[in-house]
Amino acid sequence: MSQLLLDVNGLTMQFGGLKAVDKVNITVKNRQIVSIIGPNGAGKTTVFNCLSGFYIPTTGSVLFKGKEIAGMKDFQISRQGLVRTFQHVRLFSNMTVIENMLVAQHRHLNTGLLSGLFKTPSYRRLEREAMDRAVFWLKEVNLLDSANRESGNLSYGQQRRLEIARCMVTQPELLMLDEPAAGLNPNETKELDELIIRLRDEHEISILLIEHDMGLVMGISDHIYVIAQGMPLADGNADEIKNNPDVIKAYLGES
Ligand SMILES: Nc1ncnc2c1ncn2[C@@H]1O[C@H](COP(=O)(O)OP(=O)(O)OP(=O)(O)O)[C@@H](O)[C@H]1O
Repeated sequence: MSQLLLDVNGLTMQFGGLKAVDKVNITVKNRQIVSIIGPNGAGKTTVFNCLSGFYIPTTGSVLFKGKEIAGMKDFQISRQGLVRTFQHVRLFSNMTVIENMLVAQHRHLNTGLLSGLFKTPSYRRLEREAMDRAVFWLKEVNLLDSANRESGNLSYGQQRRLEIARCMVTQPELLMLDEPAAGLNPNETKELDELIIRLRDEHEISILLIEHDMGLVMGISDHIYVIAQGMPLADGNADEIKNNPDVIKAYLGES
């Protein structure tokens, strides 16, 4: 039986007089792909910001593996195994692909200044493991051939895949992707679709996805939450969501 990984209850985020997120509940089980959809400005990214430590929610609880994480700092949350990408690519564009992969692991390598200065055996072992993980994930996202290229020179689709690989080297259990298909061409979207499914099926991680590409969402999601004006509107599988009149009216009817 799949276990509960993330359990969000009554999540509310208020900015002055605006309730950007209002009593939202979300659950993600192990090895599930869960999507959050909703019209522009519905509050989806604000939910991500609350879950990943960029905002402290006004009220509500966020249990990750049974532990309250609401109010923790972003790096504390990522160390628990919950990592995210952003709506806009955030790579170090003047660093090479492999350098981006190594920098991402730096915070997770528990090394002291002295062990780094003197390159102790344990420091060298951690460095070797970091390099092995970087190579493994570059292969998985089909970027190993580009390891020494500056990441700013990659195509947009490659940059998106590098962002995912960069998250994966930190060994998350839950990966949150904020509009990963935005700006991708159909071939790149297909590659992304296959990669997300492989992350679940072969690497046994869970994915929480914000996405406007309905083909992608409906094709890969185990469960979908719809929010509108910050509030929960519906949740269910792809067929239930596609046929829900409230959803069609609030969201799908727009496009
Ligand atoms: N830091 C902030 N301060 C004030 N208002 C904010 C802040 N962040 C978001 N908002 C507001 O909260 C609402 C929800 O925004 P959010 O970006 O979460 O929506 P979204 O569903 O992700 O939209 P999109 O699909 O366009 O990315 C919007 O009205 C937005 O202007």
